[in-house]
Amino acid sequence: MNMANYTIGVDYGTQSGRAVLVDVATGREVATAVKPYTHGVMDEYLPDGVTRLEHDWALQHPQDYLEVLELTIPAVVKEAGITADQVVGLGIDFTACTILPIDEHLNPLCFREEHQQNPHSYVKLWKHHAAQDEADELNRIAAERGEAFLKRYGGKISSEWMIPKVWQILNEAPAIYEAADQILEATDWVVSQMTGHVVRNSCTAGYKAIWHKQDRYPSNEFFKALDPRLENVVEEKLTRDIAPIGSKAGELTEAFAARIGLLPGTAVAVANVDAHVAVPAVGIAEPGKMLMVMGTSTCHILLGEDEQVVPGMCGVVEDGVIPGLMGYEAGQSCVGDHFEWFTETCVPGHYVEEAALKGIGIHQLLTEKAARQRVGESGLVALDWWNGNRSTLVDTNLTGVLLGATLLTKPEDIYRALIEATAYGTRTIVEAFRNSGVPVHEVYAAGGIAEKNALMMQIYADVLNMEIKISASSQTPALGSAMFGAVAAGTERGGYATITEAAAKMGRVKEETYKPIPENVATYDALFAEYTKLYDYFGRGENDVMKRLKKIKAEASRVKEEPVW
Ligand SMILES: Nc1ncnc2c1ncn2[C@@H]1O[C@H](COP(=O)(O)OP(=O)(O)O)[C@@H](O)[C@H]1O
Ligand SMILES: O=C(CO)[C@H](O)[C@H](O)COP(=O)(O)O
Repeated sequence: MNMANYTIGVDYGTQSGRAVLVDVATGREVATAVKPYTHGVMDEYLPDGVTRLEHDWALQHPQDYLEVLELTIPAVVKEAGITADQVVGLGIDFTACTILPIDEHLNPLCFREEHQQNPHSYVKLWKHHAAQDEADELNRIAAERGEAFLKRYGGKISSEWMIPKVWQILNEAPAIYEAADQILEATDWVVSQMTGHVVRNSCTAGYKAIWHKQDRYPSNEFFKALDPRLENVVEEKLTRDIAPIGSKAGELTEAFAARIGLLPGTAVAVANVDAHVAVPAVGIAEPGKMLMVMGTSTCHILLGEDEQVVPGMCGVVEDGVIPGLMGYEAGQSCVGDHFEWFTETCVPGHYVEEAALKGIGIHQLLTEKAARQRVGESGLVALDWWNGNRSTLVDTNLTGVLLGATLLTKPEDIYRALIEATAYGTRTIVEAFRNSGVPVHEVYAAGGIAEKNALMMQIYADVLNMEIKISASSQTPALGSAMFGAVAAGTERGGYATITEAAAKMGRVKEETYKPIPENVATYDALFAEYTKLYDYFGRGENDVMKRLKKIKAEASRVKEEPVW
């Protein structure tokens, strides 16, 4: 009889949640299940189909997160043919900063009828960018006051993060702010549903909510300077009680265990973030190795020995990824999303027909056509800012650029130019780390794109002039979460004492790697120099044409009447 121990990890992505059931001893993935979110990403309407959302909004429905657990966990246990008592631990990770207001019974405000028409009662997804005004104001005030925390976040706090989003709720929906007993990360809320109490994790607190292991939160005077109503925001809506990742949040309650077919008392790990949790899953537990988690967006996670100031990075958090080390994060807020936009908006019908005839997807068709080109052949260079720039400019007002198009430009040329633009964006990030004294010796990739698009990975190897190792798992963050589940279970239940031990036993990469091709490297060096000129021209200094266009767009879309011709 199979009496091995198993652990389950659940990764909450932008469009779906995925569970993986893993053998604790070997890291072997035994079963996986995926559940796309019923409500998807709400960026135009609330679930009533009538209440319109403004530009730059991106919401989710928390009910979808519970459905993920209810459907995927029984599915993986069934597929694996094991019994519930063999599951010793459970861990989850989430896109972040993805936040929601809840009441004193841990119920999201959007579950309550009186708040259902109010967009601020729902989950604000990481890519909700409508708190940019609050972020700009926060950055201005913090710089004026010489707040020390700014340098740990590359000089700017992003509109994607906790405090700008909380402030937006207060500004636009004071009644929701008032009604909220807590405003917390979705990753912590889901754990609270499983264990019956809220435990806030140090990863989202550190990277997204301006919390620091030594300095803690910024002072109440700082929050008061933002807005007198925010003076006690930490005590009133957040908490000073932060639990380190790698520890146990609690155990499955009887009621929740029954909902997902596991046993009450199963260990639940302190929640984590999708990119950070993936690091031990590829076996990284030491400095100098950068992991790119490539999906809708890309997150770059790098371990370092000391705290350095890196302009435009997302953050550096002690113990933020692996206890005992500094975890650096940088990111690109639009990677797969560029390609999705392109395939849905710009690809002619005959390409779609060709893909259908060949029995392949549109991404694959475009990739095959783009792979036939020599480097530089299209004459195109793009700026990868279709969803703003996270690193190194930290500005969601920046927008995309495609330069060099002619009447002969083909869809695959643009598709390839967008891939290359994201690779240049990553090189800009790697150079920012190196120039700031944080070494990058090795590059690893995980996530949907690392798995699906070989051309893209080769382009990255050529642009970076570095070998790229690929995660052996197709569900790397979920595997990482499962590993944290095994650590929460502890050695007495057949798990591990530390995440470093779990990484050594359970994490791995594929044997095959992507190596740079010297002639491509040389041409890409020249193209990267052009990209950098455009990057600086549109992204730094006095040129704010993109911001002006966005303002004109926002004003035009506020007018309700039909256009007059
Ligand atoms: N073959 C492909 N090449 C490049 N991008 C792809 C390909 N297939 C899907 N994508 C993009 O990858 C993204 C989904 O990535 P994935 O890692 O699966 O999900 P998530 O970001 O939710 O974690 C989508 O934006 C999609 O457009
Ligand atoms: O900022 C993040 C992590 O710090 C987000 O979780 C991430 O950018 C969204 O992830 P994905 O592209 O996989 O949906």
